[in-house]
Amino acid sequence: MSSATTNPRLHSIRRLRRWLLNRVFAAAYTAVIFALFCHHALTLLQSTTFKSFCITLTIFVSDIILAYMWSTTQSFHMNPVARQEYPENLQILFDRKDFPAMDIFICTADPYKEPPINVVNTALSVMAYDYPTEKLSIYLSDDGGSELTLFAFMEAAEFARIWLPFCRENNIIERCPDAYFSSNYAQNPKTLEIKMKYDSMKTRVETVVEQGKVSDEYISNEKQHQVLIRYWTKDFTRQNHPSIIQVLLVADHDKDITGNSMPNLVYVSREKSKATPHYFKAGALNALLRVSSIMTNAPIVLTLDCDMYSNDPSTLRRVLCYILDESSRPNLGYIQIPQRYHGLNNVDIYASEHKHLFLLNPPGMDGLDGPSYVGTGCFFRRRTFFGGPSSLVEPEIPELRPDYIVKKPIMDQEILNQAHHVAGCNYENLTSWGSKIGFRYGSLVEDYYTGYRLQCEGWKSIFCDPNRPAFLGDVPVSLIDVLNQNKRWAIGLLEVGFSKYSPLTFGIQAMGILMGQAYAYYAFWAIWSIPITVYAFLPSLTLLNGISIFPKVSDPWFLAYIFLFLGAYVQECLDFILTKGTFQRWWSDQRIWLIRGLSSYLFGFIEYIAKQLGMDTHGFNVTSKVMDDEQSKRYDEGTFEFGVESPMFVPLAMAAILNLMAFSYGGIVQIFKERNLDGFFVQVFIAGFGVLNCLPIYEAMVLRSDKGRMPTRTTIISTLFVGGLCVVTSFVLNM
Ligand SMILES: O=c1ccn([C@@H]2O[C@H](COP(=O)(O)OP(=O)(O)O[C@H]3O[C@H](CO)[C@@H](O)[C@H](O)[C@H]3O)[C@@H](O)[C@H]2O)c(=O)[nH]1
Ligand SMILES: [Mn+2]
Repeated sequence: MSSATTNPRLHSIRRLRRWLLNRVFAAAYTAVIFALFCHHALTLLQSTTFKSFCITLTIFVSDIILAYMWSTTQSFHMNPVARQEYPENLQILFDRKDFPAMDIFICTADPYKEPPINVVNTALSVMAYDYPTEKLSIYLSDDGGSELTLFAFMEAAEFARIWLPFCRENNIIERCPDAYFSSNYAQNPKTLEIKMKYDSMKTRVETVVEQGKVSDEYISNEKQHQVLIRYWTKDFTRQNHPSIIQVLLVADHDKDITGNSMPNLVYVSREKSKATPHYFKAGALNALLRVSSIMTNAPIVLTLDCDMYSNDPSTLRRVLCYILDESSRPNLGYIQIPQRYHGLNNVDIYASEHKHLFLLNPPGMDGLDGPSYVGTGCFFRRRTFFGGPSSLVEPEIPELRPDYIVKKPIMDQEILNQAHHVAGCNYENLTSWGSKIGFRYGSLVEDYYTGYRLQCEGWKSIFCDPNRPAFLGDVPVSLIDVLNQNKRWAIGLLEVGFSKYSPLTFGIQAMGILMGQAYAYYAFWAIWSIPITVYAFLPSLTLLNGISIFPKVSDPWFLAYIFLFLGAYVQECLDFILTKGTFQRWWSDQRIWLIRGLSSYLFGFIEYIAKQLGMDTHGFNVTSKVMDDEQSKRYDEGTFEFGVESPMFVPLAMAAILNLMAFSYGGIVQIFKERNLDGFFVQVFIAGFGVLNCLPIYEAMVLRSDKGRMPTRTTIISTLFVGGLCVVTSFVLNM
């Protein structure tokens, strides 16, 4: 090969221009924060009554938390970078036969929350990657242990034989059948024939799911029949069943209708027993790591959630630009592609895009040691799971070593036996799986935790964000699903934040202050709930009682508040809009942050404490990917979905009612009667800002009559609570 300088490049990196401005701004902001803290401290010392002491202290503590959380976000602003890949240059430098093999893992856990036909669509989309098929193996992990899912995959294996050549011959971009047939596709006899076959498969799968079992008329051959009766016996439950491994397609053996090789397709449902912890998705992925080691042991592993279908057939070649170039990043452990979603409504009411998490923060981390792992769309080197770059942790059996070369065909009885063995629920007893090997246990956010631990071990990562989204997933369409998902994350993150591996201590030591802070930003998400709750209630309650708690407009400290508030909001807003965002979506994003502060983060915090005290809490509640028609219609219109009763709605409704009272009544009294806007401006402003954010809540409480409105009982309970709170505070404050 000629020298590196004359070779066409495979990728490039550049620093985003905003870095310098970010640093200057951070310095100014820090100075004002410290000034404000001095002011708070002085006020605290000078407070004349116990009451004013308590109020100042509460605000001081809230501001310390806000300031700390702000400081953690600075890691994302110091050195943001953008990368670009040039997959078109691959063929100049490499032969397709030099491409590495890839094992693709897809996880599913519940056929009723994650419809098998959608899982099948995801699988078909990745089986059809533009990549040497014989080098691809798709492993499906079914934690639901469902015959419905296995049946769907048996059907998919057959449909794939016509779908894959069809995509290849016609250069189709949308290789997820459902996405393709919902797009503006060319209607000709060939496509119509394929659509008919797809629809017939879809109907069969959906009918079987509706019936809840695979009845005989749907079983097309004796082999299927044997498999289904062998495993799904009377005693079979999803928490208690033997391991099931079904090889549905074999690369060297199965051919598509044009005679080309098919990728391997393997269905795996690991053994489950009520007596053994299964560690949710992390456990499922570890089982897949082992089963795939035994069967194919590809050096590259892609993890995918079942709803994340491939939206671009060239993605594997894109990541090869980094994988095949050793110089791209020394000790490269994984390449993370952001989660993107289809079907978001225009203003993205629940901020499901998670722009900070998936799009804004990763470039910042990429300019340091690399982005965190977000659970799906991530390409790992298999070696990464076995100890740091310079110290291999030996697995129990040589076949699991990342460099082991599989010598037998995938269907060989010995291979199958061993695969069953490593998928056993007691296999991990007394091993390093989950602690030093594989995906890490101990947190409900196994993705964040695993990526974090791998980076602490010295692995680096790359953020790859192609213009055309590489994967597209489903978003929850009801507020309660959004909040529950965020609550699960908040709990899982706290589990890491307060563990012996806390980013604040262990993380900073292992990776330095900026990376440690970046991980701490996530770990302590839930503590946003403290300042948000304080600012949602305290200014309003005191305003109603005629107590001024912030500097007057004429006071120079007022300017400090203005600078801190506007500074943070304007910077956020600019970053958001400059990263392909809109003002409306930014508004939704900051609004949902406040909403989460009063619900997911608050309840996550409480549930975390309960869990530490040994109380039984929920495990990994899988987010539903099924849509009720009415609900999705309301979602598409941009209407908030309350509908169900949940304690999480109570603080939200309370804050809405209280801020409205304070803004209207308190505002009127102070401005027009007492003529004291000067002293109460900040409080009136905060209440007004609260009201503005709560508009959808008022609508849901009084104006709407559809099923998604706020349940009347929640409204009544919240009103009573607000009444009680007002009585108590007016008693305490006027003592
Ligand atoms: O016991 C379980 C629970 C879940 N899953 C799978 O895990 C994936 C993610 O679950 P989902 O309910 O969709 O969770 P989300 O909150 O949407 O997922 C985000 O957060 C998770 C961590 O909480 C990460 O694992 C995901 O990758 C990330 O997208 C799905 O494919 C599930 O089938 C399992 O395989 N086994
Ligand atoms: Mn999901």
